[in-house]
Amino acid sequence: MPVEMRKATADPPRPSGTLSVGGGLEQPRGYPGLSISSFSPVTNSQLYSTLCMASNISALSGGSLLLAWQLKDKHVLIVGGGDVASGRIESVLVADAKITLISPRAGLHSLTKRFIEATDRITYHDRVFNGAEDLGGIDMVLTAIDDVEKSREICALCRSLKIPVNVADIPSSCDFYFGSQVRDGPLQIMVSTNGQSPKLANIIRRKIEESLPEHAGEGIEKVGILRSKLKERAPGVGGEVGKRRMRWMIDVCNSWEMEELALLDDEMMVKLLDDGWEKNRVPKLTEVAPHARGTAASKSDLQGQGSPLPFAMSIPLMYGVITGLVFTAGLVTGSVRSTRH
Ligand SMILES: C[C@@]1(CC(=O)O)C2=NC(=C\c3[nH]c(c(CCC(=O)O)c3CC(=O)O)Cc3[nH]c(c(CC(=O)O)c3CCC(=O)O)/C=C3\N/C(=C\2)[C@@H](CCC(=O)O)[C@]3(C)CC(=O)O)/[C@H]1CCC(=O)O
Ligand SMILES: NC(=O)c1ccc[n+]([C@@H]2O[C@H](COP(=O)([O-])OP(=O)(O)OC[C@H]3O[C@@H](n4cnc5c(N)ncnc54)[C@H](O)[C@@H]3O)[C@@H](O)[C@H]2O)c1
Repeated sequence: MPVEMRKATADPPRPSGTLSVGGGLEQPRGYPGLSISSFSPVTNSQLYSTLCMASNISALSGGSLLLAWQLKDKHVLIVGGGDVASGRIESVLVADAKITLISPRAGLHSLTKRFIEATDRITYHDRVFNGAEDLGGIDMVLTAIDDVEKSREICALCRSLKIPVNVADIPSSCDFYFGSQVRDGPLQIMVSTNGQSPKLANIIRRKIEESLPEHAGEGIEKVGILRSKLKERAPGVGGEVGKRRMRWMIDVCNSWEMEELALLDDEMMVKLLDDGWEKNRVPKLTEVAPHARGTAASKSDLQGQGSPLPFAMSIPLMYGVITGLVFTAGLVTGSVRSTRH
């Protein structure tokens, strides 16, 4: 997709991804959100503290389900071709879906026209929506038209056919909402205010974008390749090998900086697996690529000779240090008190 096709405010276009959406709920009750990802001690403690903070579990409501919807090769119908529809087209193309676009040519936004010209992934119909006959074989419907009655009618049809639908101008007619998106290669972040303030979602998204580590997209991409190579070397689903793979990947991600991960090439990955995975340790960047210069305060440098301190060992050590400090403070206070007496 040519860069000049993007709106000034849009994120850089990416070859593939998923559609980030939040499920629509008309009257959010203000629950901030709970995200769970497995196998992380941090995540489990976040979950624990979230549950502790909630005065009772019935307070877990009023949000929407945040997912990365896999649309590859699915059929998405977009009704309308104006400004909002052009953004929908971009979001859906990035998720590798096939688009049917229905909208009279006269009302097409210039960006929509250029999308239609630039890709054969859009089947365009120069006309208005015709009814149920337009919904055959469709997996998802997005409407962005300036006709509220027609929007409601399309929504009712979709719901009767159990096709998920988003109606840009009527939140109660949405089965899911769009959000403000950050995309950097495989990294996808969606900011949602659950329909409360799209403009604030946009503003918060920009702040998040500014605070992201450099090379995050490349780093994630390289880790994706490393994980595939590891799975080839140590195949199998679940079981002991699965646990060991996950532990090692967690250690690699914890001990290498993002910029270091982004530097990984095929040769370095093989060395990392040979000297790391096979020997049950995590070598530093400089071991894997002797001529590469690690970042100034690389996590792996700070952690000394290769292998990072396992989480399980770092807790007793931390307790040891704290106990030591408390003990020393106690001695000092005690000696101060005893000198006063
Ligand atoms: C995030 C973003 C994604 C996207 O659309 O791709 C998005 N709206 C964006 C921008 C934006 N939309 C509007 C303004 C004008 C200022 C303002 O009203 O705030 C601006 C700001 C601007 O244009 O700068 C007007 C507006 N929006 C909706 C209505 C109907 C209504 O609320 O009744 C009205 C007319 C209200 C009226 O008539 O008064 C409804 C929805 N808009 C949503 C998403 C969903 C909730 C998302 C959430 O809150 O989490 C939801 C519910 C349905 C949906 O669209 O899926 C995108 C920012 C992308 C970016 O980052 O640049
Ligand atoms: N959700 C959001 O983020 C958001 C943001 C701004 C505006 N809106 C709302 O979304 C709607 C669309 O906004 P826009 O700026 O893209 O409008 P627009 O006027 O630029 O575009 C409307 C498009 O719909 C087409 N259309 C109208 N009736 C149709 C029909 N029956 N079948 C097929 N195509 C039809 C028109 O030809 C035109 O291409 C408006 O109601 C607007 O208030 C939503």
